[in-house]
Amino acid sequence: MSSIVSVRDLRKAYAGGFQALKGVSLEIEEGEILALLGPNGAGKTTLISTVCGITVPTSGTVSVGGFDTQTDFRKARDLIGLVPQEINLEPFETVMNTVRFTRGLFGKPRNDAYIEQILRDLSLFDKKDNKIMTLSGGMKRRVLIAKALAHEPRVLFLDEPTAGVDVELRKDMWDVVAKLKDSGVTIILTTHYIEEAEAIADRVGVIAKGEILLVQDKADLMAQMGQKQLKIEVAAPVTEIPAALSNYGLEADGTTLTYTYDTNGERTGITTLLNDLQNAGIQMVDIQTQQSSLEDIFVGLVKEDA
Ligand SMILES: Nc1ncnc2c1ncn2[C@@H]1O[C@H](COP(=O)(O)OP(=O)(O)OP(=O)(O)O)[C@@H](O)[C@H]1O
Repeated sequence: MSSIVSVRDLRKAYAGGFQALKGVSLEIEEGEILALLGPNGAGKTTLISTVCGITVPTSGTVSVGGFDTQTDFRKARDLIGLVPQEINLEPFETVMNTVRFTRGLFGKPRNDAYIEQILRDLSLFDKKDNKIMTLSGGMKRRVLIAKALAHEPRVLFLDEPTAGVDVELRKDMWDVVAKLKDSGVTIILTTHYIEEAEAIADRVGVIAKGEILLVQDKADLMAQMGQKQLKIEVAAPVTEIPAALSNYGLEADGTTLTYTYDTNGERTGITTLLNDLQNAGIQMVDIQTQQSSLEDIFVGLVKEDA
């Protein structure tokens, strides 16, 4: 896979000196769905608007489809669709005109058949002649997506696409995003919802205080989340794992033995392990379990930010 968006050491200090991005580097692969998770104020919107060339970075570079977003702004911007967090639509305009107008802004020739197809895909076709003001909040959000797609971008940024949207509509949005991916569009979305990232992303990035803390394959992340560790404190340091315990994959570090097991498995193996430890004459002093999940990471970040 090759990168369609390349972010290198991006920094953004707002007037007043606040550092919203502190050296973000990120490669986004063509055709993937990347979810950026982060608490309020983490820098998600700043990152997206800088990548889209709307916010000027203090330093660092961004390229989209090989075009630098500062030196080749127009060409880079043509490849990008941006669905903003705020609904900023003209209330008296019709859906069709709203989307058609945006296409014109990008200097693309009129193509009503294409726009109608987008409206169909977003289940907005029967509303195409309705004024924006007559639409529900969820429909307005879909109009924002239609607008962002009007000029046929290759990369779509969705900033909190389902904020304040009910559960059912959230699922509809996920279907829309999946369809867009199938049509070859690369998608980057920001979200507060862990389940959203789990449901639709190929990769998940966690951002906090202007820094990317991790970017990982969702499947790998999920596999890790299903794993737990049992830490066993023993009375005397273990220098060598006894042969009778060789099947457990134990790791010894001084007086701590660590056993990793799968919470999704039928059996954890804990009971037999504890029995075997006792039979091997190892005296246990204390035991505790640990689970590191995306939820834990996320909750930790939110706490730190509070
Ligand atoms: N124009 C600005 N001037 C000064 N500070 C700003 C400006 N825009 C954003 N910030 C600050 O930068 C930080 C990051 O904001 P940003 O909107 O990027 O976060 P976010 O992760 O998108 O948050 P949320 O989830 O609440 O939308 C925040 O502390 C915010 O107050």
